[in-house]
Amino acid sequence: MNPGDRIELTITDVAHGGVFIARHEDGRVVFVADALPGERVIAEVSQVQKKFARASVVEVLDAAAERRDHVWDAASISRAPADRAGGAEFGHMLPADSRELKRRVLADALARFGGLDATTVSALSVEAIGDDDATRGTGWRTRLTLHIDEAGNVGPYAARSHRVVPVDSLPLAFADIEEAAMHQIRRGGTGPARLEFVAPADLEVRMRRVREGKTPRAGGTIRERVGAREFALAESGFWQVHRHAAETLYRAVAEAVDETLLDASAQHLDLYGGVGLLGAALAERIGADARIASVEADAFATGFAAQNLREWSGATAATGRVDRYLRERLQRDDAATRGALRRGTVVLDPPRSGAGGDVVSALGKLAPAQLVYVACDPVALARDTGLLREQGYELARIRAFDLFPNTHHVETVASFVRAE
Ligand SMILES: C[S@@+](CC[C@H](N)C(=O)[O-])C[C@H]1O[C@@H](n2cnc3c(N)ncnc32)[C@H](O)[C@@H]1O
Repeated sequence: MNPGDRIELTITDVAHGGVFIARHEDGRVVFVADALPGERVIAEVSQVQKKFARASVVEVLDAAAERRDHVWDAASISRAPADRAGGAEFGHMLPADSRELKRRVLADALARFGGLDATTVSALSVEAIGDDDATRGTGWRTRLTLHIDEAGNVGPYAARSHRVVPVDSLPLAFADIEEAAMHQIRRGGTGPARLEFVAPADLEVRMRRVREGKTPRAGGTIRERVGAREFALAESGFWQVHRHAAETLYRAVAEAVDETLLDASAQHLDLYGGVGLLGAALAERIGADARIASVEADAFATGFAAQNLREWSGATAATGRVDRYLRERLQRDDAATRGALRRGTVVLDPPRSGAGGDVVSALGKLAPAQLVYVACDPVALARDTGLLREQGYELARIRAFDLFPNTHHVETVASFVRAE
């Protein structure tokens, strides 16, 4: 098997990362893009390694019942694999069917890396958001990045590549972003650079041009809303992408907290806190006297977190890496503070790589009463679940949300409590 070969494959399952599994007659596992379990396909090989290969469907011989016309033609198998737009790798099925695939990936990861039993994982489901089923998972992105290549072409990157490809629509984007971004695509630009679009709750769509390789400046302040609550943040700052994501996670975190383990006088933590979205969800559950420390590496974000959490006089926002922050607390805190942390609740929302061994082992030493873990990567969550279990925590509840329709991504909110 060589790159460029076209091979016939039978797809057996979905894998982590938005690809599907087949086995080639030479014994290699092939990770196939744009397929569905049960299908027989012709796939074009893009990469060959010793034990596995990568390929993309170019023709479907026997289609699965779930296959639909792609929600975004620019990402579909009507284009050559190298020309397919990225970011909609599950757009060739309905959102409900993609949720079932996401559920399987999450359940499999939790069983395999988290050591959870079949009964716990079989009860999992991935919840649909708002009217996403009615819109077929379109119009949800409030953040979008396009790229400008050296020739001045503007567009998204092709899947698994850094090549700009032409598109005549951007269906996953919020309507105002699609309009602004399509205008830029038609105009062309001067590259290499990227265009970052943001549709904040309080303003028209904003666009920033960032030269490739440069760190963007923070930009102006924007405001996002969750119910009646407002959050200030930098234009370039992290905010949940789906138009209902912040509200969904805010509620889910509040609901994930076990009331019987919530001690209003304890010290609570909001780790990887950004501008304090989930810290506010926890603080609101605790009440006006909540003592909560939000910890975040980005100094711009913690500045806003201090502002967004100011109604709780016991709230603080610290700038720093979570691993260092926890290590320092373990060295520095006196017995009374350690006791207050031990009675506390910790919310953590790490980046895609997860919290990892150092953070989980520090959490094990701090031993808070409960943890609410918000995860955007199933395998990282599953690994950290395994590590948390080694530290004496058990998974008490878990919910998953389809906050990235038509992609393979899934967001999970998991509650952990100390095992008896
Ligand atoms: C998934 S975001 C969550 C932000 C926030 N909880 C929210 O919902 O808006 C992860 C955040 O972790 C921050 N971050 C990444 N690695 C970090 C680290 N090692 N220590 C502290 N913060 C980190 C990022 O800057 C980002 O703001």
